[in-house]
Amino acid sequence: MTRITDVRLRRVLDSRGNATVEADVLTESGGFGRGKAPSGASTGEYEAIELPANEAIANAREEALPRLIGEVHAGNQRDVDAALHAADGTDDFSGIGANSAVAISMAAAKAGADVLGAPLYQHLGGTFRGNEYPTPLGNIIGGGEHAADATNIQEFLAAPVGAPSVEEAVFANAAVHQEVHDILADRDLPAGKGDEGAWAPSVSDDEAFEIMDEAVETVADDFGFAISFGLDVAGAELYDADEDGYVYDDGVKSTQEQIEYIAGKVEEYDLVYVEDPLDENDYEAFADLTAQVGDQTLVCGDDLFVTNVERLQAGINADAGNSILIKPNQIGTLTDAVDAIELATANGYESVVSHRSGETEDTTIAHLAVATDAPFIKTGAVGGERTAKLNELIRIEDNAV
Ligand SMILES: C=C(OP(=O)(O)O)C(=O)O
Ligand SMILES: [Mg+2]
Repeated sequence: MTRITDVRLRRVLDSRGNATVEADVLTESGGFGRGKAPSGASTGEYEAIELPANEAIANAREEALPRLIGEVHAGNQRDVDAALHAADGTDDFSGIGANSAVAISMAAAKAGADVLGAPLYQHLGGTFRGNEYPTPLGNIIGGGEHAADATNIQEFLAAPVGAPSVEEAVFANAAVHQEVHDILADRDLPAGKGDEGAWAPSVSDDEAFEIMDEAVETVADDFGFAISFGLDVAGAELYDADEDGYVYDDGVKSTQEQIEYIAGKVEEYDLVYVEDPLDENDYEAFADLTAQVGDQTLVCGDDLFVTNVERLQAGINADAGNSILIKPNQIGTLTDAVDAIELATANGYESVVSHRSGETEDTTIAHLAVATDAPFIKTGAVGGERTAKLNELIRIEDNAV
């Protein structure tokens, strides 16, 4: 029933106005699925390779379509994704492009769900999933590679950990975003927005910590439940091997100083989440920080693990971090992403399913988070390409998908 009868690929816009790959998958019985590839800016050194959209489409048409059309069933995700790997023939998707691969992988999953008449999360996760929802981490203030002349730390993320529902959590994050706008206005600090819709004021990281603290406290009082916050430091972007340290506007921190700095901020602000606090090659420093604060906060590897089971296994062996960011396009297929989640879960690591800074209106990651019981999802707070996922979570919770 779900045998693939056609795969159509086209170039569409992402949220930054760049070209990305959209895939349509059609099946024998009339099933249809559409997927779009997101794109990173602060990409990890070890991510699967994104090719220019035109090139990715041309290569996938030549290499992947003959292995998919008439050959595999969209409902059998492992077969679809194995065909994509076979078509690619490399270990980093540099043949057909991780952007073509992930768009097709997601489109096939949706076509499989369509034929079943089931929500995507249920097709991916099984019938007993759909009663637990991830807490959304909302990007509120940001800089780094996502905005010029703003904070050094890439993301300050609201974490409505006490929210009684996804809906309340999503609205709380939007309220924190609005509250930060008001605090910035009171302080006469003009701010545009970065790539993910976070405010990008020209303030020091210390001031951003203070503003976040004030904003989450105000909104927590209004909403009546606990809201904490966390960070994506994007440490690999700050680390400079020539300087042998982390380069901030106010100076360079050695690795030891960086560990102490982050551990200090975890204590001071009760941070519940710290992503990529250290460089993507430094498992040892990750392990040091995890030993210090891992019992009170999530120490999450994004550029460190790149959704890759081998890099995650190395982290598990080294006790580096206690959670993993899951970005399907970092590794190229849903099968690879789910394998990473399963390895994480088996080893007591939490999974945080994530968007990219360049996004589309695709909602697959909302379903993936519910399908895998991920405790957190990171997909912004405002902006159409971000609210596409957040609103889909509200619909999933409301049994309206
Ligand atoms: C979402 C992120 O940014 P990008 O997509 O630019 O890697 C991140 O670093 O977690
Ligand atoms: Mg990150």
